[in-house]
Amino acid sequence: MAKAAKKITPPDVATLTKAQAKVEHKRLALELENHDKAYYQDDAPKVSDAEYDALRQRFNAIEARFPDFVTSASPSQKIGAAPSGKFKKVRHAVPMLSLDNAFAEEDVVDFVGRIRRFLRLGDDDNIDFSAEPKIDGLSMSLRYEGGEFVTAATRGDGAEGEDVTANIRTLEDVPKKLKGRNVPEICEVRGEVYMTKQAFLALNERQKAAGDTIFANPRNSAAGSLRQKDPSITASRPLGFFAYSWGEMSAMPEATQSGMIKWFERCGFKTNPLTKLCHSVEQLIAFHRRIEEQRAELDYDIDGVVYKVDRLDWQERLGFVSRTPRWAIAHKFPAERAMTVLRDIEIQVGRTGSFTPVGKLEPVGVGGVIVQNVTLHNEDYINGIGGDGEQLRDGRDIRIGDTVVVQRAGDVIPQIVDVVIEKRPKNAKVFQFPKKCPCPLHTDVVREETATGEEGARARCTGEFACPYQKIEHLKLFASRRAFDIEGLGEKQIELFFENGWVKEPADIFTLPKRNIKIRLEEIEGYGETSVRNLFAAIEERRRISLERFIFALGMRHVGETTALALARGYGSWQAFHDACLRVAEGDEEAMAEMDALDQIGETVIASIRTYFGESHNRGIVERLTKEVTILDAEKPKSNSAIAGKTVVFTGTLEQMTRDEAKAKAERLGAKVSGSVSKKTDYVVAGPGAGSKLAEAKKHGVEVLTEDEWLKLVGE
Ligand SMILES: NC(=O)c1ccc[n+]([C@@H]2O[C@H](COP(=O)([O-])OP(=O)(O)OC[C@H]3O[C@@H](n4cnc5c(N)ncnc54)[C@H](O)[C@@H]3O)[C@@H](O)[C@H]2O)c1
Ligand SMILES: [Zn+2]
Repeated sequence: MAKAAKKITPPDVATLTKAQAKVEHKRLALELENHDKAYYQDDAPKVSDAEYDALRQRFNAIEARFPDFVTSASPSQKIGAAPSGKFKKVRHAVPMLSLDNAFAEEDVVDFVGRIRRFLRLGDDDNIDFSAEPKIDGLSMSLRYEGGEFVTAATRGDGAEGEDVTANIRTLEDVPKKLKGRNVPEICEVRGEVYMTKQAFLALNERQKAAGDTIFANPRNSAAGSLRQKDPSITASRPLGFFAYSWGEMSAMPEATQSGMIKWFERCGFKTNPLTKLCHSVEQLIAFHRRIEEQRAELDYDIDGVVYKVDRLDWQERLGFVSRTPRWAIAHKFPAERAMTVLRDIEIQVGRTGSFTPVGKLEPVGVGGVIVQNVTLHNEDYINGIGGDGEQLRDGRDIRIGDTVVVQRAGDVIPQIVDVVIEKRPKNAKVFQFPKKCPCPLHTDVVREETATGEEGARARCTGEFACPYQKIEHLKLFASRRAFDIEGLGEKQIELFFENGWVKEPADIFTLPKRNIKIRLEEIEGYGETSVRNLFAAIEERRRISLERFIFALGMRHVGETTALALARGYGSWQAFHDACLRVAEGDEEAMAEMDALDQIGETVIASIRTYFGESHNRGIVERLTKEVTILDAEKPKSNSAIAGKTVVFTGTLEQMTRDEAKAKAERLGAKVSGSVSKKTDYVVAGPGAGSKLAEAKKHGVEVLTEDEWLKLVGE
């Protein structure tokens, strides 16, 4: 029996040394960046929103303690993710922002307090708030010119979104022409595109039957349905739209948020019927409670409520703090839970041979989604002795027949958060963890080593590349959205192709069209000529692949997307990376030291790369594969503007734009904006009232620009 691994809780941010904080800050930044990409670009999150929010809160705490870690590239300064290459880009005339979060009631009190202080209001002055459900969909900006619908754009990174006009045209809730007389010449109506829970479940049923992607939640399915190249697919999926905000307006028809919402209705939009005007903090909190009670019965997903200062002149005065308005906050709901019975435990063998026990539940609805499977992490977790940082309270173990509490937080994989011991039946069965792999090789199961060389909690098959389970799992990963993203080659298809012996390794996918499989494929049920043609076209389309996706797709142990991205950025090209791997495999000290010097890369990854490339079988797989595909070099930051790559400091008062605008502009053009002057500063832009920073600039011989000179430099 393995010793119980200690539960790993990261040290309090307040106790970190600056050097430790720096390392963690970097790691979290990369991790968040990766999650953002999966969530916003691929509509396929890898962690729950609650887990994501926890990472972000820790990240923010580090930046709050060490403000000099904040750069323009930090996830804390960014919104969403850059538009994907799939659609034409649209630049937003008024940026689309995010919202600050409140989790506890105190946060709401603080929020109102901050507003009071900012506006210098007395305790008796009343602030009205528009309280609105926070629809868990995707935000959309609809542009009307002369009352006619002209463009629809997603939020993207806030500054630039994707042009989804053709897709949005298919939505019934989006008027093609605004109703009423005297509508302003330019109106940008903003709001949320969403899918009802019912439509989401029905869509997933259809997707499952067709062997297509299953969506994790209604938000992802709405985003996935909308961001289709073929608008007729969007048209076939029922999407709704609630209006609640606006962008560019050539004239303002109303002076309050609540007035604007009524105006949207008059124009022909749907607005959320639960929206309410509140006059005090108590009313806001009561609203939050009431909506939370109704949450499960609503036919669309919400993840909280939003409070907005009602008076627009006050909104204007309050303005923004980097990516969020000061006049609004999202008050989130805690994760959703439900109780059910654990019927059985099954073992899944993963791509690297590791065993994941999966709990089979009596199906239960959690927040509008039917949950049937939960991850049980590993043997120690099931036995209640922790390991890998996972353990139920009071060291509770999990037995077949137990009543368990399941949690889903916009979840991909739901979790058991508690076992109801009082309800444990007498005949509840202790699960016997297998000693042999269920694969035909029937190899012994060993415990994986941890980074420190100790015996870990996860078990794995020792069959390595000979274990068919591992081969098949690797192929699934290889073709998945996160890796090669081959449409029409889902898990079911991989299984079919593998069982027929048509695809035994990744390179075989690309030679499929060349071989005589087409005829045999068409004999299989569900494969018409068109679907074979589509599949082959999808395969062709993926012959060009980014370096980070390629590295990730190899499926090396400990090389997830974050690590793959770090490796791709570190080496730049496949050639350079591959050479390094071969040298590492030979034990070349210099190559290992070079790899070790990269951000995010440590011993565990290097050891894994060494094992992988040390195996001639794997080298063969890679060699055959690289003959079939073109691997693109890693992306470099854009560098076509005069200030790209330069470091700029703003000081004093700017007269033609706000500091935030100036900063945003500089960053869009690829410059880094810093808060302090050093030798590395390239320009100091000084307005009236500039003080010590100007002196610093002179001391270091940094070029000083006036606001006009600056505007000229950036081409305005
Ligand atoms: N699981 C993951 O991997 C992952 C990754 C990235 C983000 N996320 C989740 O996404 C969220 C952060 O994303 P975000 O920056 O878009 O912020 P947000 O979703 O918390 O808030 C901003 C958004 O709220 C929406 N909204 C809905 N109703 C609204 C209303 N009445 N008024 C105003 N806005 C309304 C808008 O679309 C707006 O863009 C977090 O909840 C996070 O958990 C998860
Ligand atoms: Zn096996």
